Amino acid sequence: MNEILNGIRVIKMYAWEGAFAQLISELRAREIAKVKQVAIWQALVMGTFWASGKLVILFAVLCFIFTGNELTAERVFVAAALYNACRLPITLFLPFAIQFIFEGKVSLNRVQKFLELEDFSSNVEAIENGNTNGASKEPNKTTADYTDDGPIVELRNFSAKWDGSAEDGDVEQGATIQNLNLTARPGQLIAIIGPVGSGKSTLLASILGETRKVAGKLIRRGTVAYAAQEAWIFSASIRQNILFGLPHDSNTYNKTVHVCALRKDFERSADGDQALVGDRGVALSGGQKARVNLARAVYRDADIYLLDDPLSAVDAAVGRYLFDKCITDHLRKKITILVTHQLQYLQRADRILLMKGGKVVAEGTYPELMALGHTFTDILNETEQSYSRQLSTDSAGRSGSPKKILHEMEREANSDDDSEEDRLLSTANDSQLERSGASSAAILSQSLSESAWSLAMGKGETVITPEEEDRLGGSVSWSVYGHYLAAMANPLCCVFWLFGYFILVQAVYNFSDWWLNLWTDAAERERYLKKNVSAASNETLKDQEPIFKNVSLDDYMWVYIWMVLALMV
Ligand SMILES: Nc1ncnc2c1ncn2[C@@H]1O[C@H](COP(=O)(O)OP(=O)(O)OP(=O)(O)O)[C@@H](O)[C@H]1O
Repeated sequence: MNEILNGIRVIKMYAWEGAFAQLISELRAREIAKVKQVAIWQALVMGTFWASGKLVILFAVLCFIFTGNELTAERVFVAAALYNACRLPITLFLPFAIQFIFEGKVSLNRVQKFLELEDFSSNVEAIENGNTNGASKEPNKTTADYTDDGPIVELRNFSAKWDGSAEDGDVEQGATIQNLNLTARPGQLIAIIGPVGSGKSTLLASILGETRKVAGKLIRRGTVAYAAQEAWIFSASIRQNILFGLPHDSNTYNKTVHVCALRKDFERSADGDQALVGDRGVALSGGQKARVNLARAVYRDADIYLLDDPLSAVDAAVGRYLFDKCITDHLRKKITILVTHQLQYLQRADRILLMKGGKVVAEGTYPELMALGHTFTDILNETEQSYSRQLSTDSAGRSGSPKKILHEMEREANSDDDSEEDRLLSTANDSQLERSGASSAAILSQSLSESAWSLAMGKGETVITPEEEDRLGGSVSWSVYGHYLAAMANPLCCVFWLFGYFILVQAVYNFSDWWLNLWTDAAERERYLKKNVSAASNETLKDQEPIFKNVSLDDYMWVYIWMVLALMV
């Protein structure tokens, strides 16, 4: 529902209503055509089912007569009873079975397609406990490469792409990241920066084994936790979103909540971390989603952390808290590879990779990069500008001037690093406004959405937990049927035709049985007359006068045929 509302908001914002209405009308017309087709086929199956009893008897009786046999009531009704017994399996179950077989086949094909997807993880030489997976097959591999037992991420002249097949040496043909070299060991914080689309996320995806290797080597040892750029949550409590299937360990959990600046939110909430989020729960702001997303990765206590721009969705004060408490303190012994657009944190990274067009254009510590002068500031400028263009509101609240960016970095370096969660979060709005002095509207809206959630949690008004959710019980009310009928083209006319049609079909159905009875009586009477035996000598016929005296056997047959055909229609 959230997605739908967000979509509507975007369409309205860009005034795309007309174009989208046309698009949806076309799609709807195509959908209705398909639904109509399915309805016709289903009507045919059901029509055949109801008329089949009569159709089979008609066919059998005709075959019986035209092969020179004589019709008797005994034969006709025994045959009818037998056909009725196998009518259900043949005319209803069999078509449904065929339908289900095809539906099952479609589902199986989808599963098959998924299972047959290429496994890219073989691109990564994941080394567990000193054993190498795939590394031994590498001719250039030296055992010295793997003697160290600690976690490591190492890229050597590594190139990768997202799609298409590629052989080694295919580097120039559209590899998304090209010729990357990187070694990261525990305790190192590697910052990756670069303009939008320069391949930062692709690099992280490659370390995860999600891309296709084109050339080079990627070695990874240790468990991996990944916080995706697009923060996501699923419909469950916040706690379940953070644990993500792992058992609850209160120490680790509390620490995670603290370093990810979620404690304050939980304290203000009536339901704490049990508040339901997702489709059926409370809607989280982008900042809260980002923190839950980060907490999910942090809780896993992995050796390698791949964090894709976790600080951009939160305001500056919270971002700084996350960087201090979580990334540089809590994860200080881990390998942390941080993609970021928050350039003020660069000087605290052990190594910085500047990417552009899928390549690393500069690499080193902060002082080393500063020494590059214009090259460094030019890329910072480009990064900032491309990022500002991408965002409709600049949540970081900085201008595009490289001078300002560097100035901001200086400020971060000189500011007090011992800020606590309470102070940071309670003064988030003020500090943000004071520091940036720009994009105040953007900051305000971000802060408002952040505090709206906290407020809602605090009052316990909009927090929906599974117990509180309302469910209507009982049967569907008459007014619903009323609305349904009213939605028809012409309700009165439709109802009249519908009921009239039901009555007519039932009348024809019963009349056909009665007519068959008359037909067999007439056939028997004629048989007796042909043999010059008085009809009166027959016990069944002696008291009966035929209802239709001048109707021949052929007439009986044709009336019956027309009735069965009418039933089919
Ligand atoms: N899942 C994917 N499948 C196919 N192509 C992708 C995928 N993700 C990214 N790309 C492509 O890879 C190129 C690099 O994108 P990437 O997301 O790595 O850049 P980025 O530097 O992380 O950008 P940003 O700063 O916006 O996060 C782009 O051309 C993009 O279209």
